[in-house]
Amino acid sequence: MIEASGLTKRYGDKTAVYNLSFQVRPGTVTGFLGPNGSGKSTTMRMILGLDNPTAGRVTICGHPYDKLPNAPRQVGALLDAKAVHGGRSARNHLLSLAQLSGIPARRVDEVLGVVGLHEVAGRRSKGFSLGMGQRLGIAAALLGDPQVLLFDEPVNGLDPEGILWVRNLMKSLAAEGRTVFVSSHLMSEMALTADHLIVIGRGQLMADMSVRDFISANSADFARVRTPDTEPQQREKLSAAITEAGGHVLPEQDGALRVTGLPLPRISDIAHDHDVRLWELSPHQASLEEAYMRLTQGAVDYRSTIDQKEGLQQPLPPGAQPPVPVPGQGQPGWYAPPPPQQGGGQPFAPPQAAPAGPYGAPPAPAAAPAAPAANPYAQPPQAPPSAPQPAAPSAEPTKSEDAR
Ligand SMILES: Nc1ncnc2c1ncn2[C@@H]1O[C@H](COP(=O)(O)OP(=O)(O)OP(=O)(O)O)[C@@H](O)[C@H]1O
Repeated sequence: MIEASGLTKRYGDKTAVYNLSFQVRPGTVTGFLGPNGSGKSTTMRMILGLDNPTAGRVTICGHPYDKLPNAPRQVGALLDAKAVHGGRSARNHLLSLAQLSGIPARRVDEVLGVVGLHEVAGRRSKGFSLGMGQRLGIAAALLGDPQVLLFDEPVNGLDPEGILWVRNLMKSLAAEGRTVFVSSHLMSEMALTADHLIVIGRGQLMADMSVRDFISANSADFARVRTPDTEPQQREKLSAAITEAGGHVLPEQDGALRVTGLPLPRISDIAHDHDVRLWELSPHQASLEEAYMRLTQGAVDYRSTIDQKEGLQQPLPPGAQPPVPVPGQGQPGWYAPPPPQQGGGQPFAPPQAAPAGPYGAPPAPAAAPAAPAANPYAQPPQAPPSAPQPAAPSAEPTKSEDAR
């Protein structure tokens, strides 16, 4: 359990985090959302004892990080995947973290297997791709088999298969009863991964609730209603009747109607009363992205003011009209890629299924090390020095306050 109470951080005149109170509970994936510069990383650094709060406090299992017994065994974090010594191999990087924290060397090979890097364990990490670096950072976070895990943008740079793997990893870690706190700007991914959300804007708490409640609270549910395409007058008749009954009607691009303000049975009754046949009547909930945008639109510090695609557009030939929306195909696609080739092979055919690792690990090109025994750290080892640990699982916290 992570517990923040009145947490505040000022850097000179700048208040990065203000009076933040929340709990991150075990057994669930808690998403940490907020626009750029809203204070997510600052909050995570304070949780890990890398920045000192100006006011308030934050504890892990009841202790501030620097008072936590065996901190690297209890807390693992990925803050900045690039914070590694590029001249060291992946294995040596993890070995040095393990040694600092009194973690047995055999655990290094276990986590290399979990993240799918055992094949390249001997390679210097400076040659790693973005995704390999993320996997190495995740391996470091898992090293101490901790009960509390923090991940700052863990899917950054990962390919779709890697994103799926991280999603399953987070969920399985939470299912084991661990506390999983993860920040991301990818709303669609958060919607699939997180159970609970903490949303901040300009350093202050904006929402602390389940994903489902968050979407309901920040968006309007609606019904999609479609009448026969061949009888446009039916659509008009229904639209007028729904409006008269107090509903709000908006046309959808494919010819359907988007109705808010009336429950589905009422819409059905209205259609029946007016002799209108329906081809579709379905309930819809807005996406997490829509709900998030609606909540945070007033708390965004950095927003583009120009159309970033403007310079890419071909000038229209004299007399030509801009493209118009095509029903059912979204907005006109000035930059849409060509349609996939018909009848050809599958140039991007998915790879053959690979055996899953302990956490549904990514495909292992070679035999993975033997599966780890259940919780190799069930017996607490000898207590390490009581001085604040260098947060071995935090992937080398180079973003400390002093370093900035
Ligand atoms: N060491 C520092 N010195 C001065 N200002 C800082 C420092 N660290 C963070 N800030 C400021 O505090 C605010 C919050 O930054 P932070 O990195 O925590 O935001 P964030 O939500 O993680 O952003 P992003 O999503 O872009 O990573 C920003 O305005 C940032 O410029």
